[in-house]
Amino acid sequence: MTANATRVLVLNSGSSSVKYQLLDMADGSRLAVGLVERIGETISRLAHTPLATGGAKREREEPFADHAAALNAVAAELAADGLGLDSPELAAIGHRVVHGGKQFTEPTVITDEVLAEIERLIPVAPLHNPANVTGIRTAQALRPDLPQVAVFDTAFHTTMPEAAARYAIDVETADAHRIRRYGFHGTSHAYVSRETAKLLGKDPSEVNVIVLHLGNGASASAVRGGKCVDTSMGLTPLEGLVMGTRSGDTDPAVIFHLARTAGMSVDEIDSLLNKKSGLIGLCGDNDMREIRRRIDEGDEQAALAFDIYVHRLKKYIGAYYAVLGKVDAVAFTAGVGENAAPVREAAVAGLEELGLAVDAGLNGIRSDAARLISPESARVAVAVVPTDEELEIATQTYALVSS
Ligand SMILES: Nc1ncnc2c1ncn2[C@@H]1O[C@H](COP(=O)(O)OP(=O)(O)O)[C@@H](O)[C@H]1O
Ligand SMILES: CC(=O)OP(=O)(O)O
Ligand SMILES: [Mg+2]
Repeated sequence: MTANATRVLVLNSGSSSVKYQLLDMADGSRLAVGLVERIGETISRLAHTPLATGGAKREREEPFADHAAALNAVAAELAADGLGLDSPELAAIGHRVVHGGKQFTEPTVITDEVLAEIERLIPVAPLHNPANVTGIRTAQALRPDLPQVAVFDTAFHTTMPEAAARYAIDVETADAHRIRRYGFHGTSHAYVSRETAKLLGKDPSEVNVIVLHLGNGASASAVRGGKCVDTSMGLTPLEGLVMGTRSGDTDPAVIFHLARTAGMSVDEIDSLLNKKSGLIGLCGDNDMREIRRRIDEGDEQAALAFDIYVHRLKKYIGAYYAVLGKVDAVAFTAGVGENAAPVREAAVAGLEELGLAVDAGLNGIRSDAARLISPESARVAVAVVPTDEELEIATQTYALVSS
């Protein structure tokens, strides 16, 4: 790596999307950001904004058959702005990898062995890890000489005690099939819990925080003194909170029941719980903006979906309050957490005895900054703390390659 190689390209490959950012770690500035959606569908959409040149957002629709095609198109967009992957200023490419099992506790330079291990974990992250692997292979083909770093969603959660990480199922079976709670969105939980401590003017080691990451996928975590002690997602990102299209917690017997009485196959049930449940299954919409709009028009189905979403969220706040014993802050983050004031208000309503409350005026203010929304007198701080998984991945990637 040359001394002036300070740029990091971050690739966040989801099941049908790629989010990317090119950052300059000399000053943390963003040179380009973009998103490819609906990969594999008849029409995919690419949106690219070259911030470095001050250029406008460019959008185009065309079919990208797979993540490799999408990433090659992203590379071409970057090259068109003079920000191509061939730049000597590029120090590394950082990849979000969703499942790192128990073994990956730190960001890791990707070797053939590391890539083989990520592939070995595909059965426990079937929606996410295949896309991550394709992203890595495509980036390697474009710049074989450059360090590629994997930053794992699971890493932050590897500090969980066994009591939280183990399911109460036969130990031999569980161990043989690596069945345990891994947890996801760890990069966000780590970043947001640290930023929350900063907002309180404290060191992360001094505070206990409940982080509520509410995006399309959603998860809660209990963080004691900067370390994760419990989280709501489990073996896969299906467990826990109600999500955009995922059910979150259900009685596992729902699966046997559907197999036996509805004659559904395992794959059909998998698809039902991962893609046709959660908010979209409850009311036909997975976007909280649309659900709020329908509620304002008196739509009862949307109102019930909202209530189920919030009820689950409140249960996890209570559960993690009990796990932590003492809570300094509850932090809302990601698309819903950062933007949906009614979700924050409803999730905390009635928890005054726990020292939790939301100030309606503060909660209603729209802002991109980390901020407190609890009344000054409240025992526990309630905060909105925007997440930045890409910045965190870039920071960890750059720290690793420049050390
Ligand atoms: N202004 C808003 N008000 C309410 N909800 C919003 C708003 N903006 C985004 N959201 C919610 O955030 C979700 C996307 O969150 P995000 O964290 O970007 O998701 P992901 O990274 O998992 O794709 C949307 O589906 C929508 O429900
Ligand atoms: C792990 C996970 O659920 O990720 P996402 O929210 O990006 O789907
Ligand atoms: Mg997300």
